[in-house]
Amino acid sequence: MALRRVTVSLSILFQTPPPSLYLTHTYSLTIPRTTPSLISFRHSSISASKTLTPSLPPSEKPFLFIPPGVEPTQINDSMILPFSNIVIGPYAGDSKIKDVEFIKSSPRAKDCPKDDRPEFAVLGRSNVGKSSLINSLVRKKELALTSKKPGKTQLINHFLVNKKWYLVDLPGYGFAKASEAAKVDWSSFTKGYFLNRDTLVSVLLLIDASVPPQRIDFDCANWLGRNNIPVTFVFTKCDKMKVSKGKRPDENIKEFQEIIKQNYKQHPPWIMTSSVTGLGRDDLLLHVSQLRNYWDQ
Ligand SMILES: Nc1nc2c(ncn2[C@@H]2O[C@H](COP(=O)(O)OP(=O)(O)OP(=O)(O)O)[C@@H](O)[C@H]2O)c(=O)[nH]1
Ligand SMILES: [Mg+2]
Repeated sequence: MALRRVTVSLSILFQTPPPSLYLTHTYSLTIPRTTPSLISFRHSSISASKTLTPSLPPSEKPFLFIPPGVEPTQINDSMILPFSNIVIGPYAGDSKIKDVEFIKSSPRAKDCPKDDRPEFAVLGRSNVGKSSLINSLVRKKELALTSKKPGKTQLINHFLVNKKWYLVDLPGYGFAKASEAAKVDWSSFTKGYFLNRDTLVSVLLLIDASVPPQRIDFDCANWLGRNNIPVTFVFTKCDKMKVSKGKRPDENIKEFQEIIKQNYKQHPPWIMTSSVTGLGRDDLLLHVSQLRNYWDQ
């Protein structure tokens, strides 16, 4: 059967938590030449575009992440990273990754590298995409081992970036289906690592945007908040667009934010990412650079 493919682009303004963003969704429309009644309509991609709002109304500013050195009254749209609530300030700097090396795997916090370099811990439910995000950030396919099966990462893995700072891959939490051997004792692990790691600049808490918000992620976010551990919400798998079943990533994210708003006085930074398309990669690194440079002072 002869097929003719037509591509249609739609621009949709989603009312995501501020800043409101335009997302361009591309749909491919396939029309069979002989039986036009068998037209198929499929979502094929999502691409980023800058916010089109000329300036943010003051009511939206409380939900932005405003870094040190920025006056709320100075903020304009060009300072906000796309697909995020993150304002970029004067501490943002060179965010290129020139080299990365695996340093060690540690079973407990006290076995972790002992030096003064700042670190960012990648945390989240098992299978959320922690190891994949690390590989995407450092542009190496198999630096951190990934798997479809939950429970792949079992130890605290330190990766040294540009000889200056660490990215830390952690075991996932909350996987009902994993074998006993693959489960981590989270109560002792969390106390040991998160509460005693003086060089921890921020947790990057990964949330799977392709599924509805999960109780266990709120519990984790709230535990970090109660213990004053800085956190950035990194939404993963934003490339997975489900048109026929379930909600879209931006809808799941909005739901997550609404609940988080009730528990945090100041909204933590958040950003949408995909390890498949690279969405948010450079922006997340820029955000990390401003946190790191401020910490380094
Ligand atoms: N579509 C899509 N799939 C992803 C993305 N990130 C990860 N995955 C897939 O999700 C699965 C789990 O990825 P991992 O990176 O191993 O997840 P993890 O959080 O490190 O898992 P544990 O180490 O078991 O806790 C793999 O099959 C990845 O290919 C993404 O951005 N988009
Ligand atoms: Mg992993």
